[in-house]
Amino acid sequence: MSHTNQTLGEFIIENQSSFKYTSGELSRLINSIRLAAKVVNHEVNKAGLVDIIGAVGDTNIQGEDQQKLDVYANEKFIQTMTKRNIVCGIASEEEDDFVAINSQDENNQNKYIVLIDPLDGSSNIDVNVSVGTIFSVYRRVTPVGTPVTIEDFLQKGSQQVAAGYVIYGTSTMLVYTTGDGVNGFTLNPAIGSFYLSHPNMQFPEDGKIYSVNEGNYIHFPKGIKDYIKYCQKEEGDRPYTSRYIGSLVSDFHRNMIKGGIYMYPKSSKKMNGKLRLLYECNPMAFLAEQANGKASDGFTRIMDIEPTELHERVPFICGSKNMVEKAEEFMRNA
Ligand SMILES: O=P(O)(O)OC[C@H]1O[C@](O)(COP(=O)(O)O)[C@@H](O)[C@@H]1O
Ligand SMILES: [Mg+2]
Ligand SMILES: [Mg+2]
Repeated sequence: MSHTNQTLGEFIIENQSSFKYTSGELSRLINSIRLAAKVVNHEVNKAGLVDIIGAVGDTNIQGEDQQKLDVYANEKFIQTMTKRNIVCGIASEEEDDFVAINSQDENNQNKYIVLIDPLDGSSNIDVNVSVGTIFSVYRRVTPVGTPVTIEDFLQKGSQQVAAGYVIYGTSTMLVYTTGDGVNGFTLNPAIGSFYLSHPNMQFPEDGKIYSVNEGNYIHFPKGIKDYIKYCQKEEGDRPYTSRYIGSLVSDFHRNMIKGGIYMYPKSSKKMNGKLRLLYECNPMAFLAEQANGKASDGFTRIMDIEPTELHERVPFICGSKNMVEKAEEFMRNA
């Protein structure tokens, strides 16, 4: 049966099966992310109609022009999680330092912290190409009721308790894991509910799509150049197809559905690549592994990397397991 003639009850299970192994507090946290996603989605969908696209004039700590939607999304996600009193700290791509949320209050028993890329794919905002939001959730390591410290945020990706993304594309989806597989929920804007449209999402072990900004090719390490040439060679099931949307969330989402590999390698211009470990690579790596995929920096599992600073960047290779392992083989043999 198509979705349209299913009774609503059969699909609106956003509050049920996805939380079967999730604590009440974590469920409330994900609920607040869902609410903020609906608010941001509303703005993304009319970005062309109101004065909300185009750079806000400031630059963030990354030195990148802050697009208005980046700032708007950042405010909405932080506001929603603060107002609903469910986290004790938030770090964001758009905030120089982490934001403590009443964590010094002895009565604040909240134990979760969130790291977020409020608007991923910023370069696509004013050209009407899909963008996303990425989030990563940990339990704090410092005692409840004391102020959060940087060590609450500098935890290995393997310590995440939840991670996910919102993709504002041809439809708006919330895709996340709490450590028990990956589920995808599609927003029905008519009633403002997310439907479980993609249960138990899995990366195909193989794929025929490679996703990398080949404009940087001459600056890539030899191993990456060799792997790209391997993808392009007429042999067996190759050449593969090159697809690069310029939004990590969109390229990742397509690869998880169709099979593929996404790479943002280091280069002579960007010695650690471009993507940030804490709120882009770790959450996407958690999702990838929960969906039978793989994520590394070419040598080390992303979720084993010990973070040293809030906005640190790492080279990132992620997607179908066999494709990532082939790229790692070229990196090792270079
Ligand atoms: O334009 P480039 O250098 O290829 O980078 C594109 C990549 O940069 C990003 O836009 C970085 O994310 P932000 O937009 O959140 O800064 C990724 O989403 C995307 O995959
Ligand atoms: Mg991003
Ligand atoms: Mg961003």
